[in-house]
Amino acid sequence: MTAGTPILTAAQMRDAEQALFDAGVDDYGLMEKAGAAAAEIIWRAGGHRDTLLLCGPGNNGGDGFVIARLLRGRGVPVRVAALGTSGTVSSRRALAAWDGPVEDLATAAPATQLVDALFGTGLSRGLDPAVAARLCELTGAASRSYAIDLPSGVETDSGALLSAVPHFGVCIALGALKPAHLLYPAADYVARLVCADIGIPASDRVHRLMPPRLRAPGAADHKYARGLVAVVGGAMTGASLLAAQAAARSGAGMVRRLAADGLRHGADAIVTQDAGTVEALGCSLDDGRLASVLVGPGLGRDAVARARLDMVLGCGHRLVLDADALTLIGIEEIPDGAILTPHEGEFVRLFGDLPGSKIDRARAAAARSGAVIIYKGADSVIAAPDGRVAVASGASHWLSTAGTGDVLAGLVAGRLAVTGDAFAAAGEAVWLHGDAARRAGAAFIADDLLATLPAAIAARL
Ligand SMILES: NC(=O)C1=CN([C@@H]2O[C@H](COP(=O)(O)OP(=O)(O)OC[C@H]3O[C@@H](n4cnc5c(N)ncnc54)[C@H](O)[C@@H]3O)[C@@H](O)[C@H]2O)[C@@H](O)CC1
Ligand SMILES: [K+]
Repeated sequence: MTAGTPILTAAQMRDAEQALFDAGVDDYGLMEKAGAAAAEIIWRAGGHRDTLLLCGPGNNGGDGFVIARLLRGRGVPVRVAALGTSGTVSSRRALAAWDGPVEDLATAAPATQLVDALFGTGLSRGLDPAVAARLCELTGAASRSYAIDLPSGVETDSGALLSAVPHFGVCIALGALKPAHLLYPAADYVARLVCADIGIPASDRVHRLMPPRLRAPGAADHKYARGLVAVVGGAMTGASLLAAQAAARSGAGMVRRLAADGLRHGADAIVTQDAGTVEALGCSLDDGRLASVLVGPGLGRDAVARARLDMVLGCGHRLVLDADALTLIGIEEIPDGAILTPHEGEFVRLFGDLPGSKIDRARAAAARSGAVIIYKGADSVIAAPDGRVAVASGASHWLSTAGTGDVLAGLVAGRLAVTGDAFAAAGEAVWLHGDAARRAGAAFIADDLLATLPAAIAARL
């Protein structure tokens, strides 16, 4: 999987900064660098628009004083309103270098541009209600708004809102993304996210999901070389049909639907095998050419479904477990190397109420189960047992409709058959699913994603 922008927690960010300082980087120099990067972004977008900087008592506020000074140096009419007394060495230095007046946050008048440098990664509790209300009021009154590093009031590591947070036009993340930039609810409060490079070394563990690079078939490829997928059917035909059709459009070479009902619907390219009995299912799975097997969509939850799941769990192929399979299975039964696609309810049922952020929970579940976890939602977190994590955020909210999970599961199985790499396949599938939804526009149904998938794939070749 292509590595995207790194995501660091508040503590990891402090460690990374400390490592730079230990290596001889100047503390205040880093603040100047961060402030300069943010000022450049604001200047390019806003030019000479009048600007109000809100500066807090810590280093986030210090960034704000640097930004104010640099914008004013370019002729921007800038005012500064401060909250509390600058308490860090660097922020005091940044304040001293600002040679304009400092207004009271409680009485400052609004401006066309609002820059929130109240709190960043050091926020430890919600803002005082009067301060949060002032932030919302001044941000709402501005036609352009910027959050420096983070919107003040969001919890860096979890994306929770600790107090009322206004909607910002742009958030300028400093040095690395933080979980709150991608996790909900915080992610909903920023329309556009940019990350300014200030020389923080990249971590190789947790990233934002990047657009994948896919490979087109070569001259020597044939349907089995490109990956044979089996989709196990069950009580509800539609779900396995959707999944099979998505797998067939994932780049895999061939898809078989191992149907419980013997009915042949869907694309003619999909082979329907009559696997209504557990024995027949076993025979169908007894094929060394199978590169992946998907079970769960439309499987059912009764004893028959359980028997079909048992047969799949014992088949020895690479597995994708979705939907009903996630309700039927226990953690100890999950085969190493499988891919699981739980939404919130399925995740909690399977792994319990794990502590920490969605990233922490996904990572713990992957380590515990030995499987790649796609913890689905408006923010989807993909975690591997070795600790790698990719976070996809900003998926179309129109995806919250019946059957889109079946399409995703089919895509995951398809990409797993193509690549044989569970973590990469999970990332590719989540990306393609999101892009297919973007292309489908508004009010689509899950079937419509099947039509937009080929274009989503073509865009990544
Ligand atoms: N260390 C550095 O030189 C750099 C720091 N950077 C900036 O520094 C920020 C982190 O700075 P800090 O660690 O100083 O933290 P913050 O500036 O986010 O704020 C911490 C201060 O606010 C207080 N506080 C926390 N929650 C509060 C609340 N609800 N109400 C009132 N006071 C509250 C804390 O006790 C502390 O004094 C980053 O987000 C980033 O903007 C960047 O400029 C990169 C360089
Ligand atoms: K801020």
